[in-house]
Amino acid sequence: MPRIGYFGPEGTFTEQATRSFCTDAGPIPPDSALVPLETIGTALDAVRAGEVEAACVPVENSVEGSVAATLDALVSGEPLVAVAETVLPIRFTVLVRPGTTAADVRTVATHPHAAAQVRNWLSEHLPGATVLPASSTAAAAVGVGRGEFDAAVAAPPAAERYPLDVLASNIADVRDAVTRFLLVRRPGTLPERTGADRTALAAVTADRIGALSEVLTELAAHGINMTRIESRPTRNRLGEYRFFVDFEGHVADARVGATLAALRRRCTEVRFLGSFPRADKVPNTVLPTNADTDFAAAAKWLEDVRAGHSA
Ligand SMILES: O=C(O)C(=O)C[C@]1(C(=O)O)C=C[C@@H](O)C=C1
Repeated sequence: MPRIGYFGPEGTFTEQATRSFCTDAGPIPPDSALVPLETIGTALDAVRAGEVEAACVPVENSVEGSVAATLDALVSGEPLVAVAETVLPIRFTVLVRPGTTAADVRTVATHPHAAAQVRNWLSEHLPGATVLPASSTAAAAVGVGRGEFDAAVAAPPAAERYPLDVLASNIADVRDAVTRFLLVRRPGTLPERTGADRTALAAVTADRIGALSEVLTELAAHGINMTRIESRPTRNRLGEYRFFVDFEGHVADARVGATLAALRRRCTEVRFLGSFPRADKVPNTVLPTNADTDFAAAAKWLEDVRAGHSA
């Protein structure tokens, strides 16, 4: 039975995302054992150590942006690649110990990304409460049960996992907020191309004028649509950044392969973070002259020129 880790403890949105992968046609066999892990770092390190075959982690939210802990953990240590993604709508539930009223709430705990998504609701409905960080929304619920906090902003499933009462539900400052999650494992057989794929990479550019524009130019020159770019310090020196770039296509596509090879030449460091089907199934745009057939025809012509058969 495969073991699949996730950013826990039980009752997080990430657990919900992990379960959405557990289908007959999905990337996780339905009979998998799901293993909650306390932090994003420990979840990904468990994959590296072979304690779990894969792990699910949050990567970006439509309100608060990227989950920095995930980006940093993806590039620190042995390589890991994403093989699937899913996107969940995010609405929160406020959990309290039985008998607690809103007037009793002096402290509210939750994951920082969650706090950012309910900031207005909290200031309106729990104005006297201090908002405290927890490692995850479910960790906040565990803390409420232990008497460490008066309330937790949690995922709806947490209400069934922990002996707490629901003080409020269906909460979100931005009603259509979503979070994207990745299923990550050690490098191996790549997911099949679907024609609606995403590739992710992390690149450290050389410290020279125009270095980042060279990266963007390679993408544009190969007709590739970038869907996200984010910078994170490399932690080596002030001012040195690693760029996390997501774009349309699969590494098996000729245009994507040519781009990755060019970035490998131009950047001081490039880490492939996976090619996988887009959760929204939006087909990749392939501009004229950038299809695999175009690359094959050009390679054949070049081969003939080098062999003296053509010019
Ligand atoms: O704490 C959780 O429940 C998580 O799954 C983490 C997380 C996140 O990192 O964004 C996931 C979805 C929500 O945006 C809030 C928190």
